Amino acid sequence: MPIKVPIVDDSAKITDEEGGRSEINGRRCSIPRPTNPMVSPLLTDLYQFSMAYAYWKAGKHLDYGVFDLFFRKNPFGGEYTVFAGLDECIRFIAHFKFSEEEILFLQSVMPSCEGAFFDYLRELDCSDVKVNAISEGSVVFPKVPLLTVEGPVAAVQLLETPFVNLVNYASLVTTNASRHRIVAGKSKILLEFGLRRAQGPDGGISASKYCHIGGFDATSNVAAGRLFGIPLRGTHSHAFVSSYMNPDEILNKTLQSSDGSFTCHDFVRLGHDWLSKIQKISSLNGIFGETNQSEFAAFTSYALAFPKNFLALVDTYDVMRSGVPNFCAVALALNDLGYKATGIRLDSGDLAYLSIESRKFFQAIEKELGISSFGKMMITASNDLNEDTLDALKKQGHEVDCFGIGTHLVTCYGQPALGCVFKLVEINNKPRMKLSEDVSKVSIPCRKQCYRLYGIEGYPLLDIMTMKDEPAPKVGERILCRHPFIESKRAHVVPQRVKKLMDCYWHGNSEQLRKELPSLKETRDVCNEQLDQMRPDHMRKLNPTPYKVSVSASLYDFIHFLWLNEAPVGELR
Ligand SMILES: Nc1ncnc2c1ncn2[C@@H]1O[C@H](COP(=O)(O)OP(=O)(O)OP(=O)(O)O)[C@@H](O)[C@H]1O
Ligand SMILES: O=P(O)(O)OC[C@H]1O[C@H](OP(=O)(O)OP(=O)(O)O)[C@H](O)[C@@H]1O
Ligand SMILES: O=C(O)c1cccnc1
Ligand SMILES: [Mg+2]
Repeated sequence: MPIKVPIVDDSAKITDEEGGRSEINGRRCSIPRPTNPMVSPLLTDLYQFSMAYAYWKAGKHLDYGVFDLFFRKNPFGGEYTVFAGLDECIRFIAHFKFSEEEILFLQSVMPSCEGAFFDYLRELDCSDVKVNAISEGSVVFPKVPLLTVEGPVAAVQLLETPFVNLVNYASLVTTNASRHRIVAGKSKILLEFGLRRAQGPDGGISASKYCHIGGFDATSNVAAGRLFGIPLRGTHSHAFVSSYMNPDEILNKTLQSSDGSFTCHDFVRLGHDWLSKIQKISSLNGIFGETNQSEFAAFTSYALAFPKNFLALVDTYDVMRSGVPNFCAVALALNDLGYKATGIRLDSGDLAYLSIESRKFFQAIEKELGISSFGKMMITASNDLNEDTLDALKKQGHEVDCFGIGTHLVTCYGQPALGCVFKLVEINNKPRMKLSEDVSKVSIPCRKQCYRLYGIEGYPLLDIMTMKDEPAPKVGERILCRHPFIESKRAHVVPQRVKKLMDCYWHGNSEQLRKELPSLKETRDVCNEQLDQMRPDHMRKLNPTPYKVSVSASLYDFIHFLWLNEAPVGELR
């Protein structure tokens, strides 16, 4: 039965008493705490503290470092990714502060480090850190920085692991959800049912949040409904159906009509009468005989509890010989009392075939009994669904209105990690570059500006990274866009629209210099709009066209100059 709750502003839910907003360094912080209280400065790899100590020992900890967070390859064999997790990263740095217990613990695990290092950590916060980022929910591509984090090198180094952790799964599962949405089509309702199969409680909560951003309409996860204001929806399980033995178990059989004008004193009997009547409908003749009476009892009992939202799981015994006729009998009894049943859920068997047969059954009842819109009864399907089964169902033709998807969606069965990385690109204004035999692993140096250039048809043509001080590409002005590493790959582009991709989301203590964090709904809208804007061939499932990511001519020259400078020349003998 669908339970609708109003969408609430997620930030409004988190109150001071619940550990939401707080004072930090005597300053009131307007940014809520991370959703998961486990997200604290210790949620990092030991080597970040080892490096921080070595920087500190060398007097280098305040050197100014610039790091890019990016990924190298789109997931799920696709050619796009949806960026998510920014909101949680900003919440994390807004409240970045070690407690005395955390300092003592660190001291115990790093006994060889001088005491003054821990005094430095005691004072440390992110008031000297700056974060530029692409807006959450955006469609993004390999190599383009999702976030650029700059500030004292030791402080920013400590952020690597939590930032990568907060972005990786968030972006992966949002992308997965968006792919399910694209295959299902906009007209279908998508429900996230993954909590029981998610990787632990945080996996479950994160999945619900990010699947909603990626295009799912609602979740079964009640905690996520409360935390984020995501609409909650749910049906019932096989256990409820099989817990009934027969209709005599139903003791209170009364049900008031929807307008309160009369009371039916034996709703079980009314349902039975309808069951006998529909058995005689000529166009249904032969489809079913005796239905399972324990299932009939369960449905009747559920309808008595939820007469306004009656939805039944019809596959416990036999969908067409029992579940659907039992459902219809109870739905018709409700109709007599002025209630409109919601529909059925199918959770096994051939979902295309069963949805079509169920629809025919509903339509036959509508036609024979003249009950308007009975044929439009909502059909929900679940059971190990994924992108491929949604695609197969679409190709076969089906009558499902709503899909409930769990395991494959939230575990990201198709690909378990995105592989985001956090690389140093500049130190004290000097560009740095990580070299690799594998050209896809070479990082792009310098603090950069990133733009999306749009063509005549309104689609994004490519993303371009420029040096920080280069003028921005201009509408109508031809610009040379180069593949960062392959000399022969280049194109002239005359953009019809230029979009600057990054904004400042954290500027130390300055509230004025940073962009407000959007609400969950705004982020969901960004995602939806950006997915709609993409050229369909980049988004298709089979052999999608790669989207081009390029650099300006100046940045290209600089990368290659630096590369030659940094790479040792081999000597052959
Ligand atoms: N028409 C269809 N085309 C392609 N795949 C389908 C179709 N109908 C169902 N599926 C998928 O086929 C798989 C069937 O799985 P399985 O054999 O475990 O289910 P079942 O036997 O129907 O159910 P259960 O074991 O729960 O009774 C599921 O992943 C389901 O999503
Ligand atoms: O299949 P998923 O995409 O994960 O969707 C969630 C599943 O969880 C529920 O049952 P559960 O799987 O717990 O039991 P069942 O397999 O016996 O139906 C539900 O009936 C779905 O089948
Ligand atoms: O409400 C449902 O139908 C539901 C919820 C979680 C998992 N499977 C089904
Ligand atoms: Mg199952």
